[in-house]
Amino acid sequence: MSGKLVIGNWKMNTRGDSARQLAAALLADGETNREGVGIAAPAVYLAALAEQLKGGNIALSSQDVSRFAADGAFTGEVSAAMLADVGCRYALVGHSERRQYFREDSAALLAKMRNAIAAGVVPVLCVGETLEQRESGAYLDVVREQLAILAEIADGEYVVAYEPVWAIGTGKVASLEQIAEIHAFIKNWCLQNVSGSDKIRVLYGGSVKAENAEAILATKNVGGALVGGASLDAGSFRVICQAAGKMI
Ligand SMILES: O=C(CO)COP(=O)(O)O
Repeated sequence: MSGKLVIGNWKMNTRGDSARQLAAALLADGETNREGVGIAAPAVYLAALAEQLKGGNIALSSQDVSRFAADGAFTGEVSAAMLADVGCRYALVGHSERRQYFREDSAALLAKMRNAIAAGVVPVLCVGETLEQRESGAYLDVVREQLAILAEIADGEYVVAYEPVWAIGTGKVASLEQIAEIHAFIKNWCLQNVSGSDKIRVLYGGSVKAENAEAILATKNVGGALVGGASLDAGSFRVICQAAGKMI
C-alpha cells in the first residue's frame, strides 16, 4: 500500500450499537471507506465489525494481541490466530496505555509482534516517551530502547507508531519540529538496524485532530496517523482521512 495510513483507535469506548453506527458512517463516506484507513476496535466487537465491513475498504485492527501463540489455558487472552480468523489486518502492540497499566515489557512485546506476523496480521508497534523522559532529555534513548525488539525480527511486515505519552488524550500535540526530529530518528534507527526498513511506515499519534492533521501528515517521515479521541467522531475522522488521502 502506498500513501498514508490512518488508524482510528477506539480504545475502551463504544457499545455494539454505537460501534455499528460509527462503522456505518465511515462506510458510507468515500473519504473513510478506502484503502489506507483502519479502525482498531474493542476485541468483543471485532467479529461483528468484520462482517459489517465486508465488501468495503476499511481495514480492521485489534488493540492488542496475546503473547501466547498456541491455543490453550490462557484465560482472557485473544490470540493472533483468532484475530486473523475474524479478519483483522492489523494489531496494535505495546500501546503506552498497555505498557503503563499492564506492565508489558520488551519480551512480551517481541512475542506479540512475532505471533501477529506469523498469523498474517500486521503489528503496529507503539513507542513513545513520558513527559518526564521528554523533559529530562532522555527521550531518544527511551524510544531507541523500545525499538530494539525490531532488530530481533528476521522478516515480516510491521508498522511503527510514535506516540508521545504526554500528547495522548491531553490536547497537547507535539510540535512539528519535535515530530520531524523523532520520526527522522526512528527512520534512521530502522535503516541501521532492521532489514527492509525502507518500507517501514511510521505513524504519529497523540492529539491528532481535524485541525492539525494536515500539517502533521505533511511532516517529513510521517507515514500516517494513529488517532484516538477524534476517531470516535465520524466527522472529525473524515477530515483527518481526507487530509491523508490528498498526500501520496
Ligand atoms: O493513543 C492514541 C492513539 O492510539 C492517541 O490518542 P488521542 O488522539 O486521543 O490523543
